[in-house]
Amino acid sequence: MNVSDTIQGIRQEVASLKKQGKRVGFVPTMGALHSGHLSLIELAKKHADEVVVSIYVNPEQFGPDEDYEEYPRPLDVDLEECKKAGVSTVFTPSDDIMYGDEKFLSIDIDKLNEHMDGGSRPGFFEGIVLVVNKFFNIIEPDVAAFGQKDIQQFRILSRMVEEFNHDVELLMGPIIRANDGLALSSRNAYLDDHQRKIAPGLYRALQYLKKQIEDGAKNLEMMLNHQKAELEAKGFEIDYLNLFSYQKMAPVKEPETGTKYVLAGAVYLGETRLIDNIIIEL
Ligand SMILES: Nc1ncnc2c1ncn2[C@@H]1O[C@H](COP(=O)(O)OP(=O)(O)OP(=O)(O)O)[C@@H](O)[C@H]1O
Ligand SMILES: CC(C)(CO)[C@@H](O)C(=O)[O-]
Ligand code: BAL
Repeated sequence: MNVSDTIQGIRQEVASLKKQGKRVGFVPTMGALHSGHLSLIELAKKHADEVVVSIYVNPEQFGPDEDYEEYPRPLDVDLEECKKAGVSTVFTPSDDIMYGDEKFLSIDIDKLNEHMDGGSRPGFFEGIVLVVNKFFNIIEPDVAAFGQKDIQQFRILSRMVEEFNHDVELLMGPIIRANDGLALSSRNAYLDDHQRKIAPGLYRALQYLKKQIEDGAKNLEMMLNHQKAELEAKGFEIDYLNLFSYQKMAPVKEPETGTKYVLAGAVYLGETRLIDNIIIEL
């Protein structure tokens, strides 16, 4: 397995794969790899001959009070996992390589960014669009895989690919969960024993709400408020818990049949922010 920390190095690696007629798949990550990441590598493998993984904790997508400094960076373990998973090349750039000294340009996002994580984390998706745009320009993958867990990220990046004319196909992998239903996340490592035990409560609330919505319950707002109160009573702090349209990533009051929705939540357990969602097609 090749590991490159320069733009020239990764470009050469990818050029040599392409010269051999290989289709290149790309999985961008922030490291601290878990089975969710590995499932995306497997997904990329199904659609490509060789897989490139990036491991980069992108400072541009963290707010000033967020966990950029504490974010786990077990690089040696991650490289071992990539090797075992049959990854061809890992890109591990430094901040200097990615951004240099001075940055003149930034990207604004007009739509899809107002609610959910876009509403709660100002600058978050601008930072993601910036770094993924750079990755796509550097690596020029044929396909790239992202997780449903970050569904708003997937929707915004799909628009980016369309509007910036990137010649890449985006794949969305399902959310990989622990046995008790908790969505795997690198940030789960921050949870203490008690928090970890109650953490699947978010997914349980989403599952309960999904059933109610699919059964045609009319009082969505009341049900959401009830679930929020139950989660709060257990020790969760709610950032949002709502039904959003898949198309607009905006809250919906009365779901209609024949439409795709995302039932999504973001909660805090102590300082740790957890997100999860379920896609609902009525
Ligand atoms: N449980 C999961 N199942 C499938 N894909 C996932 C899962 N968790 C994360 N991913 C995907 O892996 C890619 C890299 O995500 P990232 O490295 O930020 O991992 P993470 O576990 O989501 O970390 P964080 O705790 O920062 O949210 C993203 O496309 C993300 O959606
Ligand atoms: C896509 C990504 C690697 C960009 O930094 C990040 O947002 C993530 O891990 O989902
Ligand atoms: N997986 C999303 C990256 C972040 O929360 O910063």
